[in-house]
Amino acid sequence: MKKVLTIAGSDCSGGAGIQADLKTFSAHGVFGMSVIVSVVAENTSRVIDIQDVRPDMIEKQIDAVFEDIDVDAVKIGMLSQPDCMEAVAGKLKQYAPANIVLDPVMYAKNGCPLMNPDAIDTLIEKVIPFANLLTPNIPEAEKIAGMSIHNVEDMKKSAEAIYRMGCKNVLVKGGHASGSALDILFDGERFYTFDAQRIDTKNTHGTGCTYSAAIASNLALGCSLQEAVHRAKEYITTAIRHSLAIGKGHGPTHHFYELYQNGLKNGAEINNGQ
Ligand SMILES: Nc1ncnc2c1ncn2[C@@H]1O[C@H](COP(=O)(O)OP(=O)(O)OP(=O)(O)O)[C@@H](O)[C@H]1O
Ligand SMILES: Cc1ncc(COP(=O)(O)O)c(N)n1
Repeated sequence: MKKVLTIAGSDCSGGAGIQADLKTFSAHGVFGMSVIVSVVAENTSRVIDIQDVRPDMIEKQIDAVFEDIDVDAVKIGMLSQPDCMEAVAGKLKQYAPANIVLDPVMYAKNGCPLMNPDAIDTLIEKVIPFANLLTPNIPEAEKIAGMSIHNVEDMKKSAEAIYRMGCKNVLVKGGHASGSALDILFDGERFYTFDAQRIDTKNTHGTGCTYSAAIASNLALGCSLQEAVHRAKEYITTAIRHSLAIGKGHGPTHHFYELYQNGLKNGAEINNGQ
């Protein structure tokens, strides 16, 4: 069985973070493992508080996994402070795992900050160079690339700027744009588009977490990057189409095992382009 590790924050309400990642891993038939970087007291409406795990404890969790188990892919989510980032970056250097997907989480869907804004330089200098794929949404791409994004051309320019920071591939996600849900992948040479119908729902808590965890799962399963993103786009679109009206705010995506295993029968049509 393929083994995939998430290094991220814990969402006690189960829709995002480590919890969304582990549900996504199970739906893909891979063995999920987790390193908790922050404990977040949050729900579908608000973030109440964040307690960061001590950097040495983050390192020990990563050691515990890697000294014992071969890891086929790593998904990295919420890293709230520079010292957490440095702890994770040091261990990525030490263990050099394959297939690192980095989702640079900055804000929860309800607008609460999950990353200290002063940590962005550390993210760029210390963590981004390890990523095989970086998956910013539009506000995150704006912050990392230091530019405004108003259209698809701007999404492409931001992807090029972020690529120059040392990650091997960039996927700028269009969940925050209007029109169809269009994502753009840049591999340093070409752009590839992944386009799906926008679903009219407020229940999108954890979409970015789910998407990056699905990409990491598909990479672990041996897909090429383009195929991994294509399949993950089907997965996230289906998970949003069947998202759950749980809680009073933005409800979570649905990790419907049968839907996925049955070839996404009720699922998504993804248009790929270059
Ligand atoms: N309403 C929607 N309908 C269809 N697809 C969507 C919708 N909202 C987001 N997506 C898709 O979901 C994926 C996640 O993108 P999004 O931009 O929402 O990430 P994110 O903002 O990082 O998520 P999160 O808020 O969980 O961190 C992308 O493929 C995006 O195109
Ligand atoms: C621990 C954790 N990680 C990530 C997110 C982002 O997800 P969303 O923007 O969908 O709330 C979150 N809310 N909580």
